[in-house]
Amino acid sequence: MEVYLDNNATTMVDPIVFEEMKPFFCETYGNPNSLHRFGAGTHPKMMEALDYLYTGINADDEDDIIITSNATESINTVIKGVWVDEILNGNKNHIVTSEVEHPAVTAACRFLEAQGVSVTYLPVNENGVIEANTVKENIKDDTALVSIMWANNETGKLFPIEEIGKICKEANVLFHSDATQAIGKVLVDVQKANLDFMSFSAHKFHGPKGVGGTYIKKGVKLTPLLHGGEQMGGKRAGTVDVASMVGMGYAMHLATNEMALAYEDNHVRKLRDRLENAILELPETLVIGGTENRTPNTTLISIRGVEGESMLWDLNQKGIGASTGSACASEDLEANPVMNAFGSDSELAHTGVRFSLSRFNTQEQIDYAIEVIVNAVKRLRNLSSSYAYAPKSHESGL
Ligand SMILES: Cc1ncc(COP(=O)(O)O)c(CNc2co[nH]c2=O)c1O
Repeated sequence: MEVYLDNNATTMVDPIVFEEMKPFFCETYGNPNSLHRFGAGTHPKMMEALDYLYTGINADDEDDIIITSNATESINTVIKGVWVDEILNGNKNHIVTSEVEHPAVTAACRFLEAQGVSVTYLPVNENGVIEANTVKENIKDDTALVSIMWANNETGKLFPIEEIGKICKEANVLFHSDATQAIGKVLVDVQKANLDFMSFSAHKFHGPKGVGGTYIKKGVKLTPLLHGGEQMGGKRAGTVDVASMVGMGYAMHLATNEMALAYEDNHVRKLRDRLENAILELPETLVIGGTENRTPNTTLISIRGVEGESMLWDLNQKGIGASTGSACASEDLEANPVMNAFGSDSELAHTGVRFSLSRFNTQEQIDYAIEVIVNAVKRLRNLSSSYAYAPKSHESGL
């Protein structure tokens, strides 16, 4: 049996989404900027896709959503655009973000630091969350941007975006959230969150890889990252990948409607809890960041005495796909920065395994995964020279 439990890395394209995309390869294949019928034929479904995107994040009709290639491009567009507008051509020189952002945020910020910008990387609290007051305490007169993720990709922890949005509005500071791991898992409302910018990626909610979006609140200036043709009103040059844009719009429609979010919060959460609770019955295991206030599909579990990479190999041999953290960093065996951010000791930081589920997982799959995981832990702990578990009288030894 094959069981895919790495949906925070990427998801399967929903077959319904794939059907919506197909016509735009060999039938309605014109360039949307061409004036003839072959180009104009793409417009109805592109407009429908935009409608789905606006509805999915509750954007106002006058706001902008530009189509990008992924969340990384969207994030760079915001951070570097604000750098140009508010720092190079303004009187600001400070950005507030967090230690546990995705590398797309932290690497873009480190690039700006190399250009002389001051960046504050806020630590998470003992529950793995950035506190709104900590953001407030670190906003200065020359703060150009606050950028805090909506949900953490490793732990699933949800951050107080609406509170932070109020703080930024009162302080008149631009606010961006990387919502890549939130869309399709929890309700994302850009207006309630007082966001000026938001980034997202279709392949995290059963859309195609290679397409994402940047939300820009009406009236907020943002210098483009890419210059060239007049696509997206000059806000993102380059011919739009029509099939992917249509796919992202439909995936947003399927993932963010009321029934879909209820399914995530019930069915997917129940499967995640079933898997998590079975692993927590093993001695010396713990959920990094705790079990409260998380996306319903994610668990990051430390299994003492079991190297995360060794566990992944065992699981892969049995048809199960999981991860120790972001795929973009998987090759790097350095301790997981998120684990480190929680102040976990170095051994703990190397023993995290992330399981991230989706609406396509079944109870049969989860029960199979539990059996494989428990057996893998027994095998690996027995092999470990450094792990010696002395069971208390009421515990069965492993
Ligand atoms: C919070 C967050 N932001 C941005 C990105 C980048 O998205 P992309 O540009 O579409 O690649 C990711 C991808 N996160 C992961 C990729 O693999 N495992 C992960 O956790 C993410 O989780």
